[in-house]
Amino acid sequence: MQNRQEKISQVVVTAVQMRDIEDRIFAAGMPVVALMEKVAGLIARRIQEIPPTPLKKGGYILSNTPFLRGSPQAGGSRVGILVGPGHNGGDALVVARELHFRGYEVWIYSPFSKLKELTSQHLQYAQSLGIPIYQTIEQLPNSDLLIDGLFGFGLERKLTNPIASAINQLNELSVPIYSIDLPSGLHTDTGEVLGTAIRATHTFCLGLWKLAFFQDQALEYLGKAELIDFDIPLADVKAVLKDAPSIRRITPATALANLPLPRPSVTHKYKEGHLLLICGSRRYAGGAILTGLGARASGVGMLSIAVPESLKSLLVSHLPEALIVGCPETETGAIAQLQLPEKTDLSSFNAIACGPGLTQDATPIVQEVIESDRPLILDADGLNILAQMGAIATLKKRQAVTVLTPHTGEFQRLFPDVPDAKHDRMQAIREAAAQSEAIVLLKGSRTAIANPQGAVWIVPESTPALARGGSGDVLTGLLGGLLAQAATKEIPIENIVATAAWWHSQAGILAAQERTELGVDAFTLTQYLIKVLSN
Ligand SMILES: NC(=O)C1=CN([C@@H]2O[C@H](COP(=O)(O)OP(=O)(O)OC[C@H]3O[C@@H](n4cnc5c(N)ncnc54)[C@H](O)[C@@H]3O)[C@@H](O)[C@H]2O)[C@@H](O)CC1
Ligand SMILES: Nc1ncnc2c1ncn2[C@@H]1O[C@H](COP(=O)(O)OP(=O)(O)O)[C@@H](O)[C@H]1O
Ligand SMILES: [K+]
Repeated sequence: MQNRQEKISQVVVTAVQMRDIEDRIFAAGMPVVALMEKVAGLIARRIQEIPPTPLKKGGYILSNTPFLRGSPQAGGSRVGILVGPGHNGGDALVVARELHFRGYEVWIYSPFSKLKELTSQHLQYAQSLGIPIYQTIEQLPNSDLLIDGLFGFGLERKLTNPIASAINQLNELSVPIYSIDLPSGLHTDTGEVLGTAIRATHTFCLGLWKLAFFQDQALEYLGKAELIDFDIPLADVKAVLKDAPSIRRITPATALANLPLPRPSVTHKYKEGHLLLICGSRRYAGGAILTGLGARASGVGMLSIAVPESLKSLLVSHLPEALIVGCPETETGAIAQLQLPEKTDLSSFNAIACGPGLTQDATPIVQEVIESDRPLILDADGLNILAQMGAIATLKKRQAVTVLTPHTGEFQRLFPDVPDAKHDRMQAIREAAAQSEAIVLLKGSRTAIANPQGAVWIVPESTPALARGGSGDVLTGLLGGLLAQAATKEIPIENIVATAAWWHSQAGILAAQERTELGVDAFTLTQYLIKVLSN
């Protein structure tokens, strides 16, 4: 049985779903005012606990945030509270009051003339306590920290002046900003910047993770994100999400549960999966090695790698355990024909991963594997060739499962008629998966996976250290190896795909911790995969 915290940490909601969940809580009798006290009390406590973070711009440390930890000394931390018209502003005002009583030097920026009732009451009380309140940006005194309570998930339209220009000026101040619920100005679902948005150093996401936290376009604005769990009953979450296809964050517990561990004591290599990799060309030899090393880390029982004949000895030297199948090649050095060993055909394999480094000259090979009845992963040139064949019509004819692993450019070539993946990645992959009946993994800063039924997995953390040539090849091999091992087990394929993506990201994070973000070349990445599990 998963505990509550694990379940809550998997949930991802839209603004509408969050509103419906809150409405149920209020309808059941929880007073709005009590919930605001509870939520803001938790935020105020977290603000006091967070160790001072050095403020960075472009990787350079600009200043140290003075002590915010515990009670500030006299004349110590000055905190500016940015208050919007809705309950996000109400939360901020409760935080203002709490910090005031804890001895912080607090001031309030409240630029809106019309406030919601509860927010207005809190502002009135703050004023009675003698907390200075300013309406215009020009009046604001200096501060060591800003708390952003301008807008939460109630933001409905594009920000305009004067608030838009105020946000731009606040962003320029070189002061850390902690956002309540989400950085003001971001669309809660798409993560789109609505005019302009607060660039937070830290964001306290309230109650349940909102979709924006996993959209690439929002990442620069979120800073370090954390969930403030305010005890939303699981029954209310379930009641609201029941009919909607789920969007879930993949957590370590889920990912680890999907791995083929422990191995049964009585087994043999063919029971632990047989993967066929089809990759490489004279021009792109390294991609085949990296894909092979990714597959090696998966623990797959048997690994066969089909490459052009001229690459065979190179592959053998890097992957002595693998069966390297040298194939006849075209004049350009691409695989011309799949020449599998005697008594072997494509049905001998539990899974096939095809694409890295093939070049477009290997088109007949890609056609052949697509026509097979084997679980198939297509990546890189495999995807470019599929795009030319017409992805949706071609994939619909397949009997077995197909997993596509495009980056944004490949995605657009595959699915030119699906709405722009740059605008709303989750929606785009859902449509692509539904139309093609394939599992679609869209690579990016936050990789996301959709199945044809509309369920989505999100990899919640990663590192830009992975933005290097060849790291995608490693993922393809790793995923292929896990898929081959899963063939005999009853684990949904999308869970395997999400697990591979999580593992890949974690290896990047671990390698970057030890070697900096510059030290994670694709080969090094392969060496950290097993360390993720053994740590
Ligand atoms: N009330 C409570 O007890 C709780 C409050 N929470 C907080 O409440 C927030 C949601 O509160 P609200 O629904 O009041 O919404 P917000 O506080 O996010 O903002 C909505 C207000 O802004 C106005 N507005 C929207 N777009 C605008 C624009 N472009 N320019 C100017 N004004 C604009 C709306 O008319 C409305 O008055 C959450 O994000 C969270 O911070 C919850 O998280 C927890 C429970
Ligand atoms: N900014 C980033 N943050 C996290 N991961 C990233 C980032 N940029 C790229 N990646 C990851 O690196 C890999 C790159 O794969 P891909 O684009 O196929 O490159 P290649 O073909 O060179 O291997 C993907 O897994 C992607 O998710
Ligand atoms: K906010």
